[in-house]
Amino acid sequence: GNLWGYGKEDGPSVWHKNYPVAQGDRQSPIDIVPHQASHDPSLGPVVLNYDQCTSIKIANNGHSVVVEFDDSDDRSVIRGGPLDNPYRLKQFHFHWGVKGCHGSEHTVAGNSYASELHLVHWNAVKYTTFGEAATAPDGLAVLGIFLQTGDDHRWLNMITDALYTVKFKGSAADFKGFNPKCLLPSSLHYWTYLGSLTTPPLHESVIWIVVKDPITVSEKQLGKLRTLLFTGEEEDQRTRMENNFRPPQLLKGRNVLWSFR
Ligand SMILES: COCCCN1C=C(N)c2cc(S(N)(=O)=O)sc2S1(=O)=O
Ligand SMILES: [Zn+2]
Repeated sequence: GNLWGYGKEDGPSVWHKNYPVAQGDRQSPIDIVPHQASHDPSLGPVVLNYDQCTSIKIANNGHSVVVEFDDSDDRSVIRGGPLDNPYRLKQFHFHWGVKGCHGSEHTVAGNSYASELHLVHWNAVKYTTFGEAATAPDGLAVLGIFLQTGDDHRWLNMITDALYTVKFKGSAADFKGFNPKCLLPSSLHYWTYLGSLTTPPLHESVIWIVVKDPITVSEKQLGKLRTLLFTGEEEDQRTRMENNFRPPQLLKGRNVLWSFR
């Protein structure tokens, strides 16, 4: 059986039973209230060096679809902004709803987007392994990108066309040469705050960098994400992968900073 999920019996409202940190002081996601955020003039731009970036494989981990990268060197890093070191790209994945306007994890003044892309990076300067970084207070940096519905996103098709290869939980396939730079909006103005993984084990190890401007994808492309299954090939009960997002958590006195003018 699965330890946790997004259903009524195993969803976000009961995660605290197996993962007490779910009720901690720096949980994610949050509702970002722009006029309550503070401008920090010392916050510079976020810089992505994804040029040598190459994906390795695509996988269905039973909670989302994940594209994994070779993080054995500093070929794909994020730096600047709130970060004191370069952080290495490890994987990216998505969260989405069942239709239209719900599906993102972070919200902005109470408004949800249809989906949210998370690019997960780790601090390989201070920590030796990803696992060690994933439990350290400054171990991970996740870049969050909102997805709104509209026209087809030309490059997202490379991912949605590969989803049939990872329909079932536990499936994986080669997925080489994809550079996620093509999934970013033109402006990287962002909000930043100290938070956590938004799925169990919910470690409070993430410096969140949430980009203000969304990218646009089509309802058809989002629909392809929903053809994935939470369940494995061997299970007779097929459950469509949808609404795999955690709702906003209490801010508990944290400061949200913003960079843009
Ligand atoms: C040993 O590592 C512990 C597991 C860490 N990871 C598992 C997640 N559930 C997870 C969630 C993430 S999210 N939704 O906050 O970006 S990133 C991420 S992850 O960094 O890939
Ligand atoms: Zn995520």
